[in-house]
Amino acid sequence: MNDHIVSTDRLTKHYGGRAAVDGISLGVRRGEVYGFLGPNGAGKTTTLRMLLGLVRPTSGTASVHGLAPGSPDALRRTGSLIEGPGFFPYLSGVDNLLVVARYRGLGRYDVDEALDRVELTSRGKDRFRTYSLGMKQRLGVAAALLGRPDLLILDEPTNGLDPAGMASMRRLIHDLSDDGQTVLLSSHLLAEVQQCCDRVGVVVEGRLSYEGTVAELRGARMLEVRAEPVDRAVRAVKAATGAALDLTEDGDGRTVLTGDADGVDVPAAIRGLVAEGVDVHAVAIRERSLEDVFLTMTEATR
Ligand SMILES: Nc1ncnc2c1ncn2[C@@H]1O[C@H](COP(=O)(O)OP(=O)(O)OP(=O)(O)O)[C@@H](O)[C@H]1O
Repeated sequence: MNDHIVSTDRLTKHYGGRAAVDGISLGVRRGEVYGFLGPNGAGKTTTLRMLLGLVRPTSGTASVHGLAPGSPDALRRTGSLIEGPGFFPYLSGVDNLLVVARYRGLGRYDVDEALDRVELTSRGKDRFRTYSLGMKQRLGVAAALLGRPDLLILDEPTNGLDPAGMASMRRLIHDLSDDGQTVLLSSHLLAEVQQCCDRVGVVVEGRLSYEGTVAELRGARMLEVRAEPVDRAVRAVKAATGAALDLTEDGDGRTVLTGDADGVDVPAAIRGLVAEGVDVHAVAIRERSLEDVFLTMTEATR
């Protein structure tokens, strides 16, 4: 057996004539935080719902813990938070969790442990309606953690949270991951996925357009040179390092020389420019932001 805790093979869901999820094959490895990234309406929630057996695929297959999604054994080993937690506003956090725990054959010990895990113990006796949005969301994660599932599936866990709430949720996910918890989370926020996740799957209009690490997704690093006159700068860099720079324009219409930074001896390039008497304004190595990559990907499908 491979080390995938979740895997799908050409998983597809049609609503009417339209494919909400279109042939997605992905794999979540044991112990990793996997970010399922895509714009609104891309098909993330529908995919997660299929993994929980809440929606039946039109075609393709999925397996969770090597089992059919929605089977009792798969569900017992999976905690989930999909589309916001449903709790009773006038019950305390503890009592709300006890309702869920009893339903799953668990007890007070499990509730206390889960509350502690999400750092809500001190507010456990307060009514749910008095919680901040971030606390409500953390209580949702606590409910998902009841019974210590191997896998957590979280749909947009930071949606609607303020920056402090988001940071606290990210810390929680980090802590869970440090304890070896496998987490599959969806998000439309690149920065979040970049900070939280070991690997990402990017879904655009129902299709998986990328799966791998954030670093791989960003791809090669770029060398940027701002120097004048540009033709002499290009020649000087070529002579000193062998690197061929292209003339591009920045957002303000200024000329920038750019090229692949890998393997380029940058100090040698700078020495070459200076020796040639070129005015050097800036030399930088730029990583493509995840945002650039994401925009390129989503634009490509339009
Ligand atoms: N029950 C349904 N009936 C009909 N269409 C649906 C249903 N559920 C989802 N869809 C459609 O499928 C597409 C994908 O929706 P989905 O909720 O999976 O996307 P998402 O990536 O989770 O987006 P969001 O971040 O907005 O929740 C959308 O066009 C949506 O309108």
